[in-house]
Amino acid sequence: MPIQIGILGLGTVGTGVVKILQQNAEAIQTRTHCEINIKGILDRDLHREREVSGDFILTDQPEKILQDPEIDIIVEVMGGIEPARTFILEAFQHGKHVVTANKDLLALHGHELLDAADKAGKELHFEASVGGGIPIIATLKESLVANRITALIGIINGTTNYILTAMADQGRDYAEVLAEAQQLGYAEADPSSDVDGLDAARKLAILSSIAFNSRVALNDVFVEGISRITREDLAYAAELGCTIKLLAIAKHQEEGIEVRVHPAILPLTHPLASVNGVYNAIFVIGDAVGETMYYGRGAGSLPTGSAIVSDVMRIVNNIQANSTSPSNCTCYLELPLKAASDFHTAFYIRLLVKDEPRVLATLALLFAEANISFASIIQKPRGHHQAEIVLVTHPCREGSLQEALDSVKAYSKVLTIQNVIRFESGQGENP
Ligand SMILES: NC(=O)C1=CN([C@@H]2O[C@H](COP(=O)(O)OP(=O)(O)OC[C@H]3O[C@@H](n4cnc5c(N)ncnc54)[C@H](OP(=O)(O)O)[C@@H]3O)[C@@H](O)[C@H]2O)C=CC1
Ligand SMILES: N[C@@H](CC=O)C(=O)O
Ligand code: NA
Repeated sequence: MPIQIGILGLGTVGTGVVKILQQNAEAIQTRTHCEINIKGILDRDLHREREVSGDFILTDQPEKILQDPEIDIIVEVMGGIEPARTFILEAFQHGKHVVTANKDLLALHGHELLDAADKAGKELHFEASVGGGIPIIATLKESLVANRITALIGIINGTTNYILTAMADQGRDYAEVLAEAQQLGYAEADPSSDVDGLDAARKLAILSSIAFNSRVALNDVFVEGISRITREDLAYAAELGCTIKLLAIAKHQEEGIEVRVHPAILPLTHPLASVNGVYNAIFVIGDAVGETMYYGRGAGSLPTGSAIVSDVMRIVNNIQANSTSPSNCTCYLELPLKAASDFHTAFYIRLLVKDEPRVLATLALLFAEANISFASIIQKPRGHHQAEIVLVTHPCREGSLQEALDSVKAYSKVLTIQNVIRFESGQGENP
Protein backbone atom coordinates (compact mmCIF):
# COMPACT_ATOMS: atom_id res chain seq x y z
CA MET A 1 0.00 0.00 0.00
CA PRO A 2 1.48 3.39 -0.94
CA ILE A 3 1.68 6.12 1.67
CA GLN A 4 -0.39 9.08 0.54
CA ILE A 5 0.67 12.66 1.02
CA GLY A 6 -1.15 15.96 0.56
CA ILE A 7 0.64 19.20 -0.25
CA LEU A 8 -0.60 22.66 0.77
CA GLY A 9 0.82 25.18 -1.73
CA LEU A 10 2.21 24.59 -5.21
CA GLY A 11 4.67 27.48 -5.40
CA THR A 12 8.47 27.47 -5.49
CA VAL A 13 8.98 24.85 -2.77
CA GLY A 14 5.83 22.80 -3.50
CA THR A 15 6.96 22.42 -7.13
CA GLY A 16 10.42 21.28 -5.97
CA VAL A 17 8.83 18.67 -3.69
CA VAL A 18 6.72 17.26 -6.55
CA LYS A 19 9.75 17.16 -8.88
CA ILE A 20 11.95 15.31 -6.36
CA LEU A 21 9.23 12.78 -5.50
CA GLN A 22 8.73 12.12 -9.23
CA GLN A 23 12.37 12.20 -10.42
CA ASN A 24 13.75 10.11 -7.55
CA ALA A 25 10.69 7.87 -7.10
CA GLU A 26 12.61 4.64 -7.61
CA ALA A 27 15.40 5.43 -5.12
CA ILE A 28 12.86 6.80 -2.62
CA GLN A 29 10.80 3.60 -2.86
CA THR A 30 13.89 1.42 -2.43
CA ARG A 31 15.04 3.39 0.61
CA THR A 32 11.66 3.50 2.35
CA HIS A 33 10.43 0.08 1.12
CA CYS A 34 7.27 1.89 0.20
CA GLU A 35 5.71 3.91 -2.58
CA ILE A 36 5.01 7.56 -1.70
CA ASN A 37 2.10 8.95 -3.68
CA ILE A 38 0.94 12.57 -3.94
CA LYS A 39 -2.82 12.30 -3.58
CA GLY A 40 -3.78 15.97 -3.64
CA ILE A 41 -2.40 19.49 -3.74
CA LEU A 42 -4.08 22.64 -2.44
CA ASP A 43 -3.49 25.91 -4.22
CA ARG A 44 -5.48 29.08 -4.74
CA ASP A 45 -5.05 29.22 -8.50
CA LEU A 46 -6.30 26.14 -10.38
CA HIS A 47 -5.67 27.56 -13.85
CA ARG A 48 -2.05 28.78 -13.71
CA GLU A 49 0.33 26.92 -16.00
CA ARG A 50 2.49 24.64 -13.82
CA GLU A 51 5.97 23.17 -14.24
CA VAL A 52 4.72 19.86 -12.85
CA SER A 53 1.84 17.54 -13.54
CA GLY A 54 0.86 14.11 -12.31
CA ASP A 55 -1.80 11.80 -11.05
CA PHE A 56 -2.94 14.07 -8.21
CA ILE A 57 -5.94 16.30 -7.68
CA LEU A 58 -5.29 20.05 -7.62
CA THR A 59 -7.90 21.71 -5.45
CA ASP A 60 -8.67 25.04 -3.85
CA GLN A 61 -10.67 23.37 -1.05
CA PRO A 62 -8.50 22.61 2.00
CA GLU A 63 -10.91 20.03 3.45
CA LYS A 64 -10.33 17.80 0.41
CA ILE A 65 -6.74 17.39 1.58
CA LEU A 66 -7.01 17.82 5.35
CA GLN A 67 -10.02 15.53 5.79
CA ASP A 68 -9.05 12.82 3.33
CA PRO A 69 -8.68 9.70 5.52
CA GLU A 70 -6.25 8.13 3.04
CA ILE A 71 -3.69 10.93 3.43
CA ASP A 72 -1.06 10.19 6.12
CA ILE A 73 1.29 13.14 5.73
CA ILE A 74 0.61 16.83 5.05
CA VAL A 75 3.37 18.99 3.55
CA GLU A 76 2.68 22.66 4.35
CA VAL A 77 4.52 24.89 1.86
CA MET A 78 2.02 27.69 1.40
CA GLY A 79 3.71 30.03 3.88
CA GLY A 80 2.30 32.81 6.08
CA ILE A 81 0.76 32.55 9.53
CA GLU A 82 -2.92 32.03 8.76
CA PRO A 83 -4.47 29.86 7.46
CA ALA A 84 -1.25 27.76 7.60
CA ARG A 85 -1.41 27.51 11.42
CA THR A 86 -5.07 26.42 11.43
CA PHE A 87 -4.48 23.91 8.62
CA ILE A 88 -1.56 22.29 10.49
CA LEU A 89 -3.59 22.05 13.72
CA GLU A 90 -6.46 20.54 11.70
CA ALA A 91 -4.07 18.05 10.11
CA PHE A 92 -3.07 16.78 13.57
CA GLN A 93 -6.75 16.60 14.61
CA HIS A 94 -7.34 14.39 11.58
CA GLY A 95 -4.46 12.11 12.55
CA LYS A 96 -1.87 13.24 10.03
CA HIS A 97 1.86 13.88 10.35
CA VAL A 98 3.10 17.27 9.15
CA VAL A 99 6.21 18.53 7.37
CA THR A 100 6.58 22.30 6.99
CA ALA A 101 9.10 24.86 5.66
CA ASN A 102 7.30 27.73 7.40
CA LYS A 103 9.92 29.57 9.51
CA ASP A 104 7.61 32.58 10.09
CA LEU A 105 4.95 30.32 11.60
CA LEU A 106 7.38 28.17 13.62
CA ALA A 107 9.17 31.18 15.09
CA LEU A 108 5.84 32.54 16.37
CA HIS A 109 3.75 29.43 17.08
CA GLY A 110 6.28 26.57 17.17
CA HIS A 111 5.45 25.75 20.78
CA GLU A 112 1.73 25.43 20.07
CA LEU A 113 2.30 23.29 16.98
CA LEU A 114 4.80 20.96 18.70
CA ASP A 115 2.38 20.54 21.63
CA ALA A 116 -0.47 19.76 19.23
CA ALA A 117 1.71 17.18 17.46
CA ASP A 118 2.67 15.57 20.78
CA LYS A 119 -0.98 15.46 21.91
CA ALA A 120 -2.04 13.90 18.60
CA GLY A 121 0.84 11.40 18.76
CA LYS A 122 1.99 12.59 15.33
CA GLU A 123 5.28 13.93 14.01
CA LEU A 124 6.08 17.53 13.03
CA HIS A 125 9.26 18.04 11.01
CA PHE A 126 10.68 21.33 9.72
CA GLU A 127 14.20 20.80 8.33
CA ALA A 128 13.44 23.12 5.40
CA SER A 129 12.63 26.06 7.68
CA VAL A 130 16.29 26.88 8.43
CA GLY A 131 19.10 26.80 5.88
CA GLY A 132 16.85 25.31 3.16
CA GLY A 133 18.55 22.14 1.99
CA ILE A 134 21.33 22.21 4.61
CA PRO A 135 20.72 19.38 7.09
CA ILE A 136 21.02 21.40 10.29
CA ILE A 137 17.90 20.62 12.33
CA ALA A 138 18.35 16.85 12.04
CA THR A 139 22.05 17.38 12.75
CA LEU A 140 21.31 19.20 16.02
CA LYS A 141 18.50 16.84 17.06
CA GLU A 142 20.20 13.60 16.08
CA SER A 143 23.82 13.65 14.94
CA LEU A 144 25.09 16.05 17.64
CA VAL A 145 22.68 14.95 20.37
CA ALA A 146 25.53 13.60 22.53
CA ASN A 147 26.97 17.12 22.87
CA ARG A 148 26.28 20.20 24.94
CA ILE A 149 26.17 22.87 22.21
CA THR A 150 28.14 25.89 23.39
CA ALA A 151 27.83 28.11 20.35
CA LEU A 152 26.11 28.29 17.01
CA ILE A 153 27.02 30.99 14.51
CA GLY A 154 25.21 31.10 11.20
CA ILE A 155 24.93 32.92 7.94
CA ILE A 156 21.28 32.01 7.51
CA ASN A 157 19.94 34.69 5.21
CA GLY A 158 21.02 34.39 1.59
CA THR A 159 19.78 37.82 0.49
CA THR A 160 21.91 39.76 2.96
CA ASN A 161 24.93 37.55 2.32
CA TYR A 162 24.52 38.18 -1.42
CA ILE A 163 24.33 41.94 -0.80
CA LEU A 164 27.34 42.10 1.55
CA THR A 165 29.43 39.87 -0.74
CA ALA A 166 28.73 42.04 -3.81
CA MET A 167 29.42 45.24 -1.84
CA ALA A 168 32.72 43.83 -0.52
CA ASP A 169 33.97 42.19 -3.74
CA GLN A 170 32.70 44.63 -6.34
CA GLY A 171 32.49 47.84 -4.29
CA ARG A 172 28.83 48.20 -5.28
CA ASP A 173 26.19 50.18 -3.43
CA TYR A 174 23.70 48.64 -1.03
CA ALA A 175 20.51 49.82 -2.81
CA GLU A 176 21.68 48.63 -6.24
CA VAL A 177 22.60 45.13 -5.01
CA LEU A 178 19.36 44.82 -3.02
CA ALA A 179 17.35 45.52 -6.19
CA GLU A 180 19.36 42.78 -7.97
CA ALA A 181 18.73 40.28 -5.12
CA GLN A 182 14.99 40.99 -5.42
CA GLN A 183 15.08 40.43 -9.19
CA LEU A 184 16.90 37.13 -8.69
CA GLY A 185 14.12 35.99 -6.33
CA TYR A 186 16.37 35.60 -3.25
CA ALA A 187 14.58 38.20 -1.14
CA GLU A 188 11.28 37.67 0.70
CA ALA A 189 8.17 39.35 -0.78
CA ASP A 190 8.86 42.16 1.67
CA PRO A 191 12.69 42.44 1.56
CA SER A 192 12.75 44.38 4.83
CA SER A 193 12.45 41.05 6.68
CA ASP A 194 15.76 40.04 5.03
CA VAL A 195 17.71 43.30 5.34
CA ASP A 196 16.39 44.19 8.80
CA GLY A 197 17.49 40.80 10.11
CA LEU A 198 14.02 39.45 10.95
CA ASP A 199 14.22 36.43 8.61
CA ALA A 200 17.54 35.42 10.22
CA ALA A 201 16.08 36.09 13.70
CA ARG A 202 13.16 33.74 13.02
CA LYS A 203 15.56 31.02 11.90
CA LEU A 204 17.82 31.63 14.91
CA ALA A 205 14.86 31.33 17.31
CA ILE A 206 14.15 27.89 15.80
CA LEU A 207 17.80 26.75 15.78
CA SER A 208 18.73 27.95 19.26
CA SER A 209 15.62 26.38 20.83
CA ILE A 210 16.81 23.04 19.45
CA ALA A 211 20.52 23.58 20.13
CA PHE A 212 20.02 24.54 23.80
CA ASN A 213 16.86 22.51 24.56
CA SER A 214 15.32 25.72 25.87
CA ARG A 215 12.57 27.72 24.22
CA VAL A 216 13.79 30.86 22.49
CA ALA A 217 10.98 33.08 21.21
CA LEU A 218 11.37 35.52 18.35
CA ASN A 219 11.17 38.44 20.81
CA ASP A 220 14.13 37.00 22.73
CA VAL A 221 16.41 37.54 19.74
CA PHE A 222 18.32 40.84 19.63
CA VAL A 223 18.11 42.04 15.99
CA GLU A 224 19.92 44.61 13.86
CA GLY A 225 19.92 44.63 10.06
CA ILE A 226 22.51 45.51 7.43
CA SER A 227 21.08 48.71 5.96
CA ARG A 228 23.64 50.95 7.71
CA ILE A 229 26.67 48.99 6.41
CA THR A 230 28.51 51.00 3.76
CA ARG A 231 31.25 50.29 1.23
CA GLU A 232 33.57 52.34 3.49
CA ASP A 233 32.94 49.96 6.43
CA LEU A 234 33.66 46.96 4.20
CA ALA A 235 36.89 48.59 2.99
CA TYR A 236 38.03 49.27 6.59
CA ALA A 237 37.09 45.70 7.57
CA ALA A 238 39.32 44.44 4.73
CA GLU A 239 42.15 46.69 5.98
CA LEU A 240 41.75 44.99 9.38
CA GLY A 241 42.02 41.51 7.77
CA CYS A 242 38.27 40.94 8.20
CA THR A 243 34.96 40.97 6.37
CA ILE A 244 31.41 41.91 7.44
CA LYS A 245 28.64 39.30 7.56
CA LEU A 246 25.10 39.30 8.94
CA LEU A 247 25.62 36.71 11.66
CA ALA A 248 23.03 34.82 13.68
CA ILE A 249 24.80 34.09 16.97
CA ALA A 250 23.64 31.87 19.82
CA LYS A 251 25.91 31.15 22.78
CA HIS A 252 25.36 29.13 25.92
CA GLN A 253 27.42 30.53 28.79
CA GLU A 254 27.38 30.15 32.55
CA GLU A 255 25.17 33.24 33.02
CA GLY A 256 22.65 32.05 30.43
CA ILE A 257 22.11 32.13 26.71
CA GLU A 258 22.51 35.03 24.31
CA VAL A 259 20.82 35.11 20.93
CA ARG A 260 21.51 37.92 18.51
CA VAL A 261 21.42 38.77 14.82
CA HIS A 262 23.51 41.69 13.62
CA PRO A 263 26.21 42.61 11.13
CA ALA A 264 29.56 41.56 12.55
CA ILE A 265 33.20 42.04 11.61
CA LEU A 266 34.64 38.56 11.22
CA PRO A 267 38.31 37.61 10.68
CA LEU A 268 39.00 36.37 7.14
CA THR A 269 40.61 33.30 8.69
CA HIS A 270 37.25 32.10 10.05
CA PRO A 271 35.53 29.44 7.87
CA LEU A 272 32.30 31.52 7.80
CA ALA A 273 34.19 34.42 6.16
CA SER A 274 34.46 32.49 2.90
CA VAL A 275 30.74 31.73 2.72
CA ASN A 276 29.79 34.07 -0.09
CA GLY A 277 26.89 35.06 -2.33
CA VAL A 278 23.54 33.49 -1.62
CA TYR A 279 25.07 30.51 0.23
CA ASN A 280 24.29 29.77 3.89
CA ALA A 281 26.41 28.05 6.53
CA ILE A 282 26.06 27.20 10.19
CA PHE A 283 29.12 26.83 12.40
CA VAL A 284 28.34 24.74 15.49
CA ILE A 285 30.57 24.06 18.48
CA GLY A 286 29.78 21.06 20.66
CA ASP A 287 31.64 20.27 23.88
CA ALA A 288 32.61 16.82 22.62
CA VAL A 289 32.80 17.19 18.85
CA GLY A 290 34.46 20.63 18.80
CA GLU A 291 34.00 22.89 15.77
CA THR A 292 31.80 21.74 12.87
CA MET A 293 30.29 23.56 9.89
CA TYR A 294 27.35 22.89 7.56
CA TYR A 295 27.25 24.67 4.20
CA GLY A 296 24.90 24.83 1.25
CA ARG A 297 21.96 26.47 -0.44
CA GLY A 298 19.62 28.11 2.05
CA ALA A 299 16.78 28.53 -0.41
CA GLY A 300 15.48 27.51 -3.82
CA SER A 301 12.96 25.06 -5.16
CA LEU A 302 15.00 21.83 -5.24
CA PRO A 303 17.34 22.49 -2.26
CA THR A 304 14.36 23.31 -0.01
CA GLY A 305 12.38 20.45 -1.57
CA SER A 306 15.29 18.14 -0.69
CA ALA A 307 14.82 18.91 3.02
CA ILE A 308 11.04 18.46 2.80
CA VAL A 309 11.21 15.11 1.00
CA SER A 310 13.85 13.84 3.44
CA ASP A 311 11.51 14.73 6.34
CA VAL A 312 8.65 12.93 4.56
CA MET A 313 10.85 9.85 4.12
CA ARG A 314 11.82 9.97 7.81
CA ILE A 315 8.13 9.81 8.74
CA VAL A 316 7.46 7.07 6.18
CA ASN A 317 10.30 4.99 7.65
CA ASN A 318 8.81 5.46 11.13
CA ILE A 319 5.34 4.52 9.90
CA GLN A 320 6.82 1.37 8.33
CA ALA A 321 8.64 0.54 11.57
CA ASN A 322 5.49 1.26 13.60
CA SER A 323 7.47 3.69 15.71
CA THR A 324 5.90 7.11 15.14
CA SER A 325 4.62 9.51 17.85
CA PRO A 326 7.94 10.41 19.46
CA SER A 327 8.18 13.53 21.57
CA ASN A 328 8.43 16.42 19.09
CA CYS A 329 9.28 19.17 21.56
CA THR A 330 12.92 19.00 22.71
CA CYS A 331 12.82 22.04 25.03
CA TYR A 332 13.12 20.47 28.49
CA LEU A 333 15.19 23.32 30.02
CA GLU A 334 14.35 26.93 30.86
CA LEU A 335 17.68 28.72 30.52
CA PRO A 336 17.96 32.41 31.48
CA LEU A 337 18.43 34.90 28.66
CA LYS A 338 21.23 37.46 28.80
CA ALA A 339 20.32 41.13 28.37
CA ALA A 340 21.84 42.99 25.40
CA SER A 341 23.70 45.32 27.79
CA ASP A 342 25.62 42.25 29.06
CA PHE A 343 26.80 41.09 25.63
CA HIS A 344 30.57 41.17 25.56
CA THR A 345 32.30 41.96 22.25
CA ALA A 346 34.95 44.13 20.68
CA PHE A 347 33.65 47.10 18.68
CA TYR A 348 34.54 49.02 15.51
CA ILE A 349 33.62 52.71 15.83
CA ARG A 350 33.97 55.01 12.81
CA LEU A 351 33.92 58.71 13.59
CA LEU A 352 34.24 61.93 11.62
CA VAL A 353 36.15 64.39 13.82
CA LYS A 354 37.85 67.79 13.68
CA ASP A 355 41.50 67.20 12.81
CA GLU A 356 42.98 69.08 15.79
CA PRO A 357 45.47 68.35 18.57
CA ARG A 358 44.27 66.34 21.60
CA VAL A 359 41.17 64.91 19.85
CA LEU A 360 42.49 61.35 19.86
CA ALA A 361 43.76 61.74 23.44
CA THR A 362 40.34 63.01 24.58
CA LEU A 363 38.60 60.10 22.86
CA ALA A 364 40.93 57.65 24.60
CA LEU A 365 40.05 59.30 27.91
CA LEU A 366 36.27 59.17 27.29
CA PHE A 367 36.49 55.45 26.51
CA ALA A 368 38.85 54.81 29.44
CA GLU A 369 36.24 56.35 31.78
CA ALA A 370 33.91 53.54 30.69
CA ASN A 371 36.76 51.08 31.24
CA ILE A 372 37.29 50.47 27.52
CA SER A 373 40.68 50.44 25.81
CA PHE A 374 41.61 50.45 22.13
CA ALA A 375 43.16 47.52 20.29
CA SER A 376 43.91 49.53 17.14
CA ILE A 377 43.28 52.90 15.51
CA ILE A 378 43.13 53.98 11.85
CA GLN A 379 43.06 57.68 10.95
CA LYS A 380 42.58 59.18 7.46
CA PRO A 381 42.40 62.84 6.40
CA ARG A 382 39.02 63.89 5.05
CA GLY A 383 39.78 67.53 3.97
CA HIS A 384 38.56 70.79 5.54
CA HIS A 385 40.55 70.02 8.72
CA GLN A 386 38.52 66.88 9.27
CA ALA A 387 39.63 63.30 9.80
CA GLU A 388 37.95 59.90 9.82
CA ILE A 389 38.97 57.76 12.75
CA VAL A 390 38.26 54.05 13.15
CA LEU A 391 38.64 52.87 16.72
CA VAL A 392 38.77 49.15 17.42
CA THR A 393 38.15 48.40 21.08
CA HIS A 394 39.21 45.47 23.18
CA PRO A 395 36.20 43.33 24.16
CA CYS A 396 33.91 45.15 26.57
CA ARG A 397 30.38 45.08 27.98
CA GLU A 398 27.84 46.47 25.54
CA GLY A 399 26.38 48.61 28.35
CA SER A 400 29.80 50.24 28.94
CA LEU A 401 30.19 50.95 25.22
CA GLN A 402 26.82 52.77 25.23
CA GLU A 403 28.02 54.93 28.17
CA ALA A 404 31.21 55.80 26.27
CA LEU A 405 29.27 56.61 23.09
CA ASP A 406 27.01 59.01 25.04
CA SER A 407 30.12 60.96 26.12
CA VAL A 408 31.57 60.81 22.58
CA LYS A 409 28.30 62.22 21.15
CA ALA A 410 28.55 65.15 23.56
CA TYR A 411 32.21 65.91 22.63
CA SER A 412 32.21 68.95 20.34
CA LYS A 413 35.18 67.78 18.21
CA VAL A 414 33.24 64.72 17.07
CA LEU A 415 31.18 65.68 14.02
CA THR A 416 29.44 62.36 13.38
CA ILE A 417 29.46 58.81 14.69
CA GLN A 418 29.42 57.16 11.26
CA ASN A 419 28.98 53.56 12.37
CA VAL A 420 29.41 51.14 15.24
CA ILE A 421 29.80 47.44 14.41
CA ARG A 422 30.42 44.47 16.71
CA PHE A 423 33.32 42.06 16.17
CA GLU A 424 32.85 38.30 16.30
CA SER A 425 35.87 36.06 16.80
CA GLY A 426 33.73 33.12 15.73
CA GLN A 427 35.31 30.90 18.34
CA GLY A 428 32.29 30.56 20.58
CA GLU A 429 33.71 32.03 23.78
CA ASN A 430 33.13 35.67 24.63
CA PRO A 431 36.60 37.13 24.97
N1 LIG B 1 11.38 29.69 -1.52
C1 LIG B 1 12.36 29.22 -0.77
O1 LIG B 1 13.48 29.02 -1.24
C2 LIG B 1 12.13 28.88 0.65
C3 LIG B 1 10.86 28.94 1.20
N2 LIG B 1 10.67 28.54 2.50
C4 LIG B 1 9.33 28.57 3.05
O2 LIG B 1 8.51 27.68 2.28
C5 LIG B 1 7.17 28.16 2.24
C6 LIG B 1 6.72 28.29 0.80
O3 LIG B 1 7.56 29.22 0.15
P1 LIG B 1 7.49 29.40 -1.45
O4 LIG B 1 7.26 28.09 -2.10
O5 LIG B 1 8.69 30.19 -1.80
O6 LIG B 1 6.19 30.31 -1.59
P2 LIG B 1 5.33 30.56 -2.91
O7 LIG B 1 4.62 31.85 -2.71
O8 LIG B 1 6.16 30.38 -4.12
O9 LIG B 1 4.27 29.36 -2.87
C7 LIG B 1 3.17 29.29 -2.01
C8 LIG B 1 2.01 28.74 -2.78
O10 LIG B 1 0.93 28.51 -1.89
C9 LIG B 1 -0.24 29.17 -2.38
N3 LIG B 1 -1.05 29.61 -1.26
C10 LIG B 1 -0.70 30.50 -0.30
N4 LIG B 1 -1.72 30.65 0.57
C11 LIG B 1 -2.71 29.85 0.15
C12 LIG B 1 -4.01 29.57 0.63
N5 LIG B 1 -4.51 30.17 1.71
N6 LIG B 1 -4.78 28.69 -0.04
C13 LIG B 1 -4.29 28.09 -1.14
N7 LIG B 1 -3.07 28.30 -1.66
C14 LIG B 1 -2.28 29.18 -1.01
C15 LIG B 1 0.30 30.35 -3.17
O11 LIG B 1 -0.66 30.83 -4.06
P3 LIG B 1 -0.56 32.35 -4.58
O12 LIG B 1 0.70 32.42 -5.40
O13 LIG B 1 -1.81 32.54 -5.35
O14 LIG B 1 -0.47 33.20 -3.35
C16 LIG B 1 1.51 29.73 -3.85
O15 LIG B 1 1.16 29.03 -5.02
C17 LIG B 1 7.18 29.47 3.03
O16 LIG B 1 6.81 29.21 4.36
C18 LIG B 1 8.64 29.91 2.96
O17 LIG B 1 9.03 30.74 4.05
C19 LIG B 1 11.68 28.07 3.29
C20 LIG B 1 12.96 27.99 2.80
C21 LIG B 1 13.29 28.46 1.46
N1 LIG C 1 14.81 35.27 1.85
C1 LIG C 1 15.45 34.13 2.40
C2 LIG C 1 15.01 32.90 1.64
C3 LIG C 1 15.12 31.68 2.45
O1 LIG C 1 14.71 31.53 3.56
C4 LIG C 1 16.97 34.31 2.29
O2 LIG C 1 17.40 35.29 1.67
O3 LIG C 1 17.71 33.50 2.87
NA1 NA D 1 17.66 22.84 6.62
